[in-house]
Amino acid sequence: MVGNPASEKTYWPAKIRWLKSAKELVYGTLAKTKTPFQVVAASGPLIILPPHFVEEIKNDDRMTFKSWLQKVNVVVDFFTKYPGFEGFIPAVDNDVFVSSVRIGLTQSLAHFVKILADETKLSLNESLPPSNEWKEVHFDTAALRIIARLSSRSFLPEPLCHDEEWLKLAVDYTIDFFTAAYILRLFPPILRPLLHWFLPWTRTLRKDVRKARRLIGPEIERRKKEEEQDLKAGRKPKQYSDAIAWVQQASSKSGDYCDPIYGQLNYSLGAVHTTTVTFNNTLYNLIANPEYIDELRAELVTVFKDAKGWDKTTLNKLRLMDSCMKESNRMDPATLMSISRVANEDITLSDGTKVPKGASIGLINAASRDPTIYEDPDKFNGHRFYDMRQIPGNESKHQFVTTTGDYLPFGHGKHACPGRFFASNEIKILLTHLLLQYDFKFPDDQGKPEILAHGLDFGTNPNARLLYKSRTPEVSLDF
Ligand code: HEM
Repeated sequence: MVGNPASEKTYWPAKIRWLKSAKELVYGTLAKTKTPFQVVAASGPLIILPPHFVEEIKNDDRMTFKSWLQKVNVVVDFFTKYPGFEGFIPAVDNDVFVSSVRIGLTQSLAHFVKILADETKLSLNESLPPSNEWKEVHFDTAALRIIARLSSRSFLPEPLCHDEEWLKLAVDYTIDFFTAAYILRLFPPILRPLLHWFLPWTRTLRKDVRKARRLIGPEIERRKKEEEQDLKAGRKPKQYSDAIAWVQQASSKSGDYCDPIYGQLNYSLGAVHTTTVTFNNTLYNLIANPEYIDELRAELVTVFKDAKGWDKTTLNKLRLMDSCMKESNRMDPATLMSISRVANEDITLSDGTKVPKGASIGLINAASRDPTIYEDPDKFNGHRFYDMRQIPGNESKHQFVTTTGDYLPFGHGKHACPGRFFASNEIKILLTHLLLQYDFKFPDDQGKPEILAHGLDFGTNPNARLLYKSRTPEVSLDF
């Protein structure tokens, strides 16, 4: 066991150290050994696999992402059996969340491009109102609100997606969820079944779920009645394209009942913070490397001056932007543990390492900073993937959403993130508006905002500030 001296009688000191300095512990050990090792993570013992195991495990059904969620849920972390934590049920108790994203959201991507562009415009007017002088904004907080609006506009119908209470909940539920889980974990398991009723953090979480039901419940009821009336009248029931409908469709297809309210909360848990962290890192890396901003603006002018409207083809033409997004994601991913698994049986890895049934496994995203794979890996090179795609035969490779063993921010293999295509569109549409409509700089007394680490995951930093000023776009984005 690395980083857990025998003199420590419990895991607690190691768990606390993990939250603060997991990256140093894991990368420090990986620099010395190429073999698997065990650490104490926030959720207990974790077998760390070096990156070269990726091809061996990426499609291995003897270890799955769902089992990992289930284990962390049942044993220590997520407590979906307690009221308030139900937002993870569609991912943990069945496959409804995964299949609703794979089928419903993915099939609707083209439909949402124009909708996302319109919502971005409204959202920026609200969160970054026009200013001819440099104006300071707590950018991570503003970005969470913007991404929550964009996601909600796709996952919920109007006017519900603009409801102030819902938008706040779409951001807060994730924070409230992980804070409550973290606090509850500090107490011995025997006390938790009683304690969760009284702690202020779990009470807040229960309030969140009640609020979600109060806000979304009437729409679900209305659709149910509408469907009954349509069927009675011999009409084909109206089809909806949002997360309420995708969850209901996935639920009836698999036969696993899933409350669409929990589905909606699961969408917020999976989509809002991950996308915000990825988007913020991209913008901050561009501000830190301003030579790319002019080049990106030139690309936008070329693409949008001939564009007939907002569609998938237009977004696909933004190749330098795609490359800059991917470069940022390579250097600063939302998590350094790209592949999380639990062994469903005893497994012997190719190097002889024995992984007992029930053990947690994390494959580390270290290839992205490996100089034998990426030249000058600590330097932000916005052209890196653009240049790779210029090589004949590679035009459709090395895109932001393409996962490989050397590019793992979305995982790789069977359980690679199915929401990445949506996140990619969202980030491109947002960056397009931001780069054309605003100039940005870091405040002199802060510089590039610090990224906040929680173990191997990264979160938004409420103290992160940016200065922005309006500019006149070279090309219109109104279609
Ligand atoms: C930039 C934003 C995002 C990042 C960085 C990200 C990252 C990840 C990662 C690392 C995994 C785990 C892969 C594994 O352990 O093998 C994952 C899984 C998943 N993500 Fe995302 N994600 C993002 C956005 C989204 C969005 C917007 C959605 C849906 C609305 C989503 C839905 C999912 C689902 C359903 C899974 C589980 C896949 C499975 O079990 O097969 N993600 N994501």
